[in-house]
Amino acid sequence: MSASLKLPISSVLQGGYAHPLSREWQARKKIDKSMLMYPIFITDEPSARVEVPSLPGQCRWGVDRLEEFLGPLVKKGLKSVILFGVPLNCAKDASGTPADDPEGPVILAIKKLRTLFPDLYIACDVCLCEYTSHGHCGLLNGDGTLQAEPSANRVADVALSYAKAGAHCVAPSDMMDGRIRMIKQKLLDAGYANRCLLMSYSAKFASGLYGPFRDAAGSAPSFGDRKCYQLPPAAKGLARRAIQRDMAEGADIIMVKPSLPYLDILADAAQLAPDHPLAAYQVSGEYAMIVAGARAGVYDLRAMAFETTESILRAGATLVLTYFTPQFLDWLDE
Ligand SMILES: NCC(=O)CCC(=O)O
Ligand SMILES: [Zn+2]
Ligand SMILES: [Zn+2]
Repeated sequence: MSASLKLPISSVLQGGYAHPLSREWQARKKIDKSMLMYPIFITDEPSARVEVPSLPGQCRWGVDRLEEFLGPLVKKGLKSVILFGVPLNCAKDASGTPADDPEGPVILAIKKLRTLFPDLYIACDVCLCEYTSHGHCGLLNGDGTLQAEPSANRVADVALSYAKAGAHCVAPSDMMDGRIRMIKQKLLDAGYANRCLLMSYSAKFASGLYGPFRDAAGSAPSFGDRKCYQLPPAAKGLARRAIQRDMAEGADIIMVKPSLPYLDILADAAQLAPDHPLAAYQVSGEYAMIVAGARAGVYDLRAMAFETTESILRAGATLVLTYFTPQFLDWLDE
């Protein structure tokens, strides 16, 4: 070989990842069980275990079935869950009254889980859409526009009720302006701010990827859409402002949602909020797409679950909300 065809030293990278172990060393962060938060659906039929067709492998569970559902997962190392209420038998109204019903599924589940699994970290999604007659995430005026402050105030009352029931974390997903400040203030006034974490869905985009969730939770809006409160998909600047605002208002964790189409936003959040844990929500439509692609033979399910989750960590997340959590608990032990 002539000397001119020799690679310069700086061109050679492959020696650095030639071995399976040296390939592992190339990750700044590896998936571990403590980073995974499992979204679960709790219905108001105490004995229910109903599969959600659009979310293969996921069910709506009644409070009486939580031990059977989560016991085996806790044994395998499940560290945290985030609860979504699915009220099927309640009277929904314009202000989402059932959201903080003391006998509603979320409050009953918090109490039950705290007793059953004292080491499990319990986060609660906070929103009104599962409980309002119109299916929107806030309170509306007669013409369908949002009532800004009353919405944030109502969401904050619901958050406080979950904190009082024993939630370790409240996570408002409603996207009402000012709700982080209002929740923090109410937690503070009631003496919960020092023991309940506030995780903000700060950059939640008006995405087409929430369909299976709305199917699971029965939370599709009865008219219109959520574009006046969830962020426009192309809005990088707005997302950055929402992240900065929520930090200033007292969020303890910042979230970006969905995950894969918004990895640049996640990377921005990591740069804007270097001192906060950063969560990413791999949402229902992402999960359903990954499962569907694997079923169609496009790729191996496990490999794609790892690839997408590692991408989310690479972009800057330190916490991932994913429906793959139960499978990761097995995969990470293999
Ligand atoms: N607040 C939760 C959602 O809006 C949807 C999540 C999902 O699609 O998994
Ligand atoms: Zn909502
Ligand atoms: Zn939501």
